[in-house]
Amino acid sequence: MGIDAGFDMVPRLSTGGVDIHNWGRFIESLKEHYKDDTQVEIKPNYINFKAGEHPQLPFEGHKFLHSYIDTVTRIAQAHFASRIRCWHESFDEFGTYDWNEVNESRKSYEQPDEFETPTSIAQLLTGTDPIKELGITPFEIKDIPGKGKGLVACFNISSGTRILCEKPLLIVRGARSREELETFLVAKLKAMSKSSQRQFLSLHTNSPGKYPFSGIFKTNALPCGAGSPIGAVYPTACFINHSCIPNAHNSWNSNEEHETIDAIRPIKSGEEITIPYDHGGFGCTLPPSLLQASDNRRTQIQTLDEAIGDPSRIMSSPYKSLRDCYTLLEVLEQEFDGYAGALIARLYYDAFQISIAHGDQARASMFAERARKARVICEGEDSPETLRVKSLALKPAGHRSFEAYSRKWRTTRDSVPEGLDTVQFNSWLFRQES
Ligand SMILES: C[S@@+](CC[C@H](N)C(=O)[O-])C[C@H]1O[C@@H](n2cnc3c(N)ncnc32)[C@H](O)[C@@H]1O
Repeated sequence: MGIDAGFDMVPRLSTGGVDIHNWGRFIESLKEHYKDDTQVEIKPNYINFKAGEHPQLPFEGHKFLHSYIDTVTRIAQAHFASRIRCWHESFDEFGTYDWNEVNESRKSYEQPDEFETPTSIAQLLTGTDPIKELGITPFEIKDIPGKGKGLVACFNISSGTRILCEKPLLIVRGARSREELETFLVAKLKAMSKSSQRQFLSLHTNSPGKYPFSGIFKTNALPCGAGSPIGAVYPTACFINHSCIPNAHNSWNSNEEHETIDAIRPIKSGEEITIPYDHGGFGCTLPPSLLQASDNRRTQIQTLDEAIGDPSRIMSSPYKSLRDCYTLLEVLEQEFDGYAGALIARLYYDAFQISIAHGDQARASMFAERARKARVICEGEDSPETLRVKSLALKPAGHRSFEAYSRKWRTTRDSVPEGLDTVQFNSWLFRQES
């Protein structure tokens, strides 16, 4: 056959909502990756690689058996983790499925299956929630040694998948003394349904005793927005434990008044789902050999973050501020293995602000677009912050700081250079040549 390597999907992809959603994201990543490559043809129902034996990838994932490209394998691994089984004939490894099956499945790529209309796939790809719509719960609540209960993935979850979306059982606004909080919660609980009361009372408390309800609240409340004094308690999200290297991101959607939990890196079946608590108080449980390097990086992240946020420096030394953004990007990638989630989105938004304050619409638009992509992974298309940065990518001059500090970097939005490779583009974007 002339083909000596590839990967298979084991178990095979199904026609279920989560597999459709995850395969769709994978196909979108490939389209983006190869958008300027004339050897890669986007056909109506599949991608054709005009190399070797013209391997193809169908848009309907359940038809997929094989592909033969290293890069595709790496991108697939980022989306499907342990479900990707690689093989290479020169190492005496062979595909899981026989060639008859492979050829049969390839024939089916041309004709889309009727029950998966392009609209339904498009809907799944634009941020609606297949897990919620199809009633699929990708986790179970289990006992976790040393942590009480926690959420554990029931199957492989790809990065960007919405794991959970929940309305609060109750919300508490503003700071209160312990006594005031207890009185407030007693009144709230009385007004709640029996099942909501039961859900609240079944949550863990670290401080039973004189103020039992505020003990439950303080143990479980998640802030409604980063650093917000408003806190809310949820029936399921409150079972998610903390990690300093989390695999999920929690976000309060103020438009919808619900909390979303999205995977920010591929999560393997059986792995615990974790989020970063704002004021966790939990140290990192890395082995000592890795902990020192991690602590150093976290100190560097904090120092860079403070320097980048300094408005007088953005005004007087914007080149330095942008250089710090680039350094921070590298340190974040290292510390979080390339999955820094919302921290990356925030960093790109900082770079947007630096650029737009000096009138550079071209770079500002690119930074806003990168911020949007990072937000989509952690909060979905529907989050207010995703929508805000999306509109800034389209119209950067609409930001309140447009030319607030100077016009010395003035560019138009359409003056983004073309034909640069990734390194050259980043060098242009972060003004490293200057
Ligand atoms: C919101 S609850 C999380 C669910 C909780 N484990 C349970 O059993 O209901 C927060 C509490 O879980 C425990 N917890 C969360 N993350 C932890 C971690 N990484 N290590 C140990 N305990 C943790 C702590 O007792 C914390 O106050």
